[in-house]
Amino acid sequence: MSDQLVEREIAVEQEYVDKVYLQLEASALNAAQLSKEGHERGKLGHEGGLVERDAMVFQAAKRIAQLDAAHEGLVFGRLDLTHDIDTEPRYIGRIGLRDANRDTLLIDWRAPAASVFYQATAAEPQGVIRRRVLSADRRRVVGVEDELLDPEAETDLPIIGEGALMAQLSRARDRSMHSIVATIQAEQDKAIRAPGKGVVSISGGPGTGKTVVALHRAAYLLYSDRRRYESGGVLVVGPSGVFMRYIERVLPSLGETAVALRSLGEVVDGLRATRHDEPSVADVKGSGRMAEVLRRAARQQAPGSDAEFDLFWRDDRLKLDRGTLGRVRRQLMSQGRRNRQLPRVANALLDALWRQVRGERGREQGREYFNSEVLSDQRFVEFATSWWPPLDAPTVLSWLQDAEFLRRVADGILTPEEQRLLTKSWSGADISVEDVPLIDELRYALGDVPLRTDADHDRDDTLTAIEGGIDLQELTTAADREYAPAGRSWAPPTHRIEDDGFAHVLIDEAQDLTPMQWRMVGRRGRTASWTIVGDLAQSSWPIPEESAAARAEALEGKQTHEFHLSTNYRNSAEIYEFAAAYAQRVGLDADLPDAVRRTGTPPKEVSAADLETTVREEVLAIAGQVSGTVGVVVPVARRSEVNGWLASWSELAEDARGARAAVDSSVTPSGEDRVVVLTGVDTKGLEFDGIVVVRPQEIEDESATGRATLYVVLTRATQLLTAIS
Ligand SMILES: Nc1ncnc2c1ncn2[C@@H]1O[C@H](COP(=O)(O)OP(=O)(O)OP(=O)(O)O)[C@@H](O)[C@H]1O
Repeated sequence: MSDQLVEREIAVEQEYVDKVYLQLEASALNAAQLSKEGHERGKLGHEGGLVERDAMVFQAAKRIAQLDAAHEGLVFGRLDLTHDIDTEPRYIGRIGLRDANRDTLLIDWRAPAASVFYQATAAEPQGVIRRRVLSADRRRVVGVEDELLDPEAETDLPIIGEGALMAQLSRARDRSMHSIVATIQAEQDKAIRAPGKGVVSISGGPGTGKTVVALHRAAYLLYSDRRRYESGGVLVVGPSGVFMRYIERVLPSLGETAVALRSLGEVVDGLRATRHDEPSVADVKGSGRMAEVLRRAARQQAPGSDAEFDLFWRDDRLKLDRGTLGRVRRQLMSQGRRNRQLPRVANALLDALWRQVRGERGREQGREYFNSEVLSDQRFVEFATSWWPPLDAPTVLSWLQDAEFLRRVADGILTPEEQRLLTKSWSGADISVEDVPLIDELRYALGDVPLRTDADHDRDDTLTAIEGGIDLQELTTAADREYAPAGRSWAPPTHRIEDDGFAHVLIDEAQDLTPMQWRMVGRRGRTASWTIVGDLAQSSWPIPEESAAARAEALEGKQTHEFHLSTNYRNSAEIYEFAAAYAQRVGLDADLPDAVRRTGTPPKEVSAADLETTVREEVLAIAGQVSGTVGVVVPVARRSEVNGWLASWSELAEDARGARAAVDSSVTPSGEDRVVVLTGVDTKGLEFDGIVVVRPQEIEDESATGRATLYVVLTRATQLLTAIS
């Protein structure tokens, strides 16, 4: 194929791309103008639809302009169809665009008309003669890759390149995931475009595109039913903060920003946890048995509050003893969540006291009089507020730090050893990722504190004080006052339980969710449709049956549609063969995809006499051979040691390609760091050009699911893998 031909074809495409950008600018200008006029007129009139659509184009154009779209041009695809379908080529892009005559210039990749771009194959060309993928450096077309799908068709179309997919797969990896919009494969496209009903479950082995497909699906759903998903919200949950930052660019590059990306430590509004508990503690906190422990805790009397109350009134001594208070408490609890009962507390106590009034003087004055007198007794008010205070979840969780309290509520559910692990883990101040579902469980067991309305303000102040509601107007200040247990990372509860739900919930690396985490995400998707992505062989939760049951409960019998992905696009075939052999050797029930790309370089196994010297040699060797990222994966116990080594290697610091050691992988490495140190679990969902695994056996021995973790580690590299034992 001559260079001249390639250049000519690029020039043809450049002409079209220029036209598209000109139209994009015109539409953006037009949208801004129309929306300004619309606002001035105070109504949108019959042009509403037009304004709305052009405004969307405007927003999308703005976002696209913000991208450093080196590989990510606006126009990326072209279809040449048989003449009976269309005589003009069709262009596919990240957004749709029409020209001044309202003729289609660019088809949104999510539109039905674009699906043939992804679905057509040589076996079933569906009217497509040639599929072309354009690569661009911002607005400049830099290459084209063609596939001839229908060799039989009468055509003089030139065919250039060796296919876009291979070119895309061999590129160097950087710190963020890229969209695959130009090269989505047919089996992936089916999962992306599945209807937004029930549960779409996407399974597949390592590197099959589960994550990237799920993200494109989120963008697809927003496109297909914008009103529903934008107003109801789309929640994307992934394993860690590092992972969320790795994937955060994909949706904006597809023109979508209306998606909440949260790591498992951030699912509950107002909470942000990044620290993990050690595996033995995490296993207890993740177990479904914790739900019952927490339910019991939420029903206990607030520690330190008075256990009894008495007062003289007229001729009687009235007493709220333990038995009476226990009955009142059970009766209130039977009516609903604890905090929701706050408005009923004063009355329930007054009832119990009034029942004891026997003297004639008292009875004659009547209940109303009695109420107002007792309510003006400061002692009663203080008792009532301390006996049934408005409670927040972190406060109740802090009660469990007390071994005696924990024993009372965990008796028969957790072993003494498990209880000891828990109390020990809660002696520090900050919450862990594993605490977040526990806090959420308590939020639901306790319920929201009722909001005070205007009508309440006009009522008796004393009663309102006992009811302990949160002021609607002063939500933050009132909450700050009432909800600030010292030393806890807890923001005021401006977010209420009823606002937790989303219209779509997407869970990535779902095989790792603990039963308690399933309960937490389940609450956010009661009325939602779901996308669930995972690979069981990569699971780090030791009791899969318990997780499966919690998952089924979270999904409440919603209908599930299964999709399976079978090609590994990440690893070279040499690396994946090595990883798959390991999985089989250690007896993991792994789903083994086909890896399609050969590099000719098998993984390297070395043994080290002096570990630092060998790690240094191997890391430098890999960093010198690949131009993208390098991961140094270490056992947890060696993390700081290896971090120290990397920081001291001057060759690495001076590496012209910008390699630097991350100080600590629990701190997110900055976008510049090309070489990072990670533990096995940290690598979930990520990928690197090169991986150096330090002492794989120690990683395997580190936890009950160490073999699955090591399998994950061995499937992270795109080009080079070295294992140092
Ligand atoms: N159709 C495609 N075109 C180009 N690249 C693709 C395609 N599908 C997947 N990839 C690439 O393959 C790599 C793996 O994708 P992804 O991380 O989504 O896989 P995964 O199944 O979630 O992996 P794992 O379970 O191992 O974490 C990514 O670099 C992704 O961009």
